[in-house]
Amino acid sequence: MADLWQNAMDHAVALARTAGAVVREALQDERKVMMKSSSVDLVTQTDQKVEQLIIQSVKDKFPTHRFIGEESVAAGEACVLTDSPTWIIDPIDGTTNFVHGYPFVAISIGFAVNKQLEFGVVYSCVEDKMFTARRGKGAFCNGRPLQVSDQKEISQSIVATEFGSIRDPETVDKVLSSMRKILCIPVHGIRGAGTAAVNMCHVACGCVDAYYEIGIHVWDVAAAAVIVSEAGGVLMDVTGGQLDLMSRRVLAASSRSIGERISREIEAFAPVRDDAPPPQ
Ligand SMILES: O=P(O)(O)OC(CO)CO
Ligand SMILES: [Mg+2]
Ligand SMILES: [Mg+2]
Repeated sequence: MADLWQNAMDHAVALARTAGAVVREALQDERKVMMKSSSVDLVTQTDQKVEQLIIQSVKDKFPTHRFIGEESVAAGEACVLTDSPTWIIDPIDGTTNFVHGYPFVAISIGFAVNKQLEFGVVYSCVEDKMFTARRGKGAFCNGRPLQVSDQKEISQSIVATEFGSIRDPETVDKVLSSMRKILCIPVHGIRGAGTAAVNMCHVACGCVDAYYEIGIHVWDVAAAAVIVSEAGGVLMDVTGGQLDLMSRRVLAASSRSIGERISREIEAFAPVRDDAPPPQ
């Protein structure tokens, strides 16, 4: 049987490539930075332009589909995942990197139907790496198959994480305490690319063995979640329970045992959910 969503996936790949060219071009110019929820939660006109470009093109081709887009939600759109075909878009994952010219910047496009993720496209546009995965059909980078690492020994692992953009001292203490405990296992090292989507693609590639973060959003992880699981990895909540895409918490690992071992060291906290009703 023909794959029902292959057309949509082909369109997502083409759009990610076009969007990536826009982002690369914008890296040559001065970038005007605006703030969202805080002085470390940044947005630029390129984020907004790229999201509009993607959404308009999808609307023209698939008029009944719905959207969850980072900058649309920031502008007041609801962040609700229904059973309808839904595109989950982060126009620039790694805006802080983009602002500073730090070379990990990705366009992330996930697609869900009946609340199940069907495909994910992450284009790391400075490196020109196109990560793709269709549910049940494997994960690829520039067409080459991806496989997570077979590392089973936590003390020989590299773990990716980020400091995040929630900077009240109590939260920062929890973030640092988790990192401290993981460092002291000890693991080989802790890394962070500055984009959740690329960190997860690094799990899929096998160059890191796990990635976790609290404070990310559904648009940061939806696309890369398909890429990790199709590369043979596992996704879970930071407590080791089931992943909840709207919870703003994710742990991706090369195996359940590595994931659960890391989850034991994480001081979990619960940011306001992505699907929480807006404050009155
Ligand atoms: O750069 P963005 O899209 O704000 O995303 C951050 C996390 O929220 C990096 O993954
Ligand atoms: Mg993001
Ligand atoms: Mg973004």
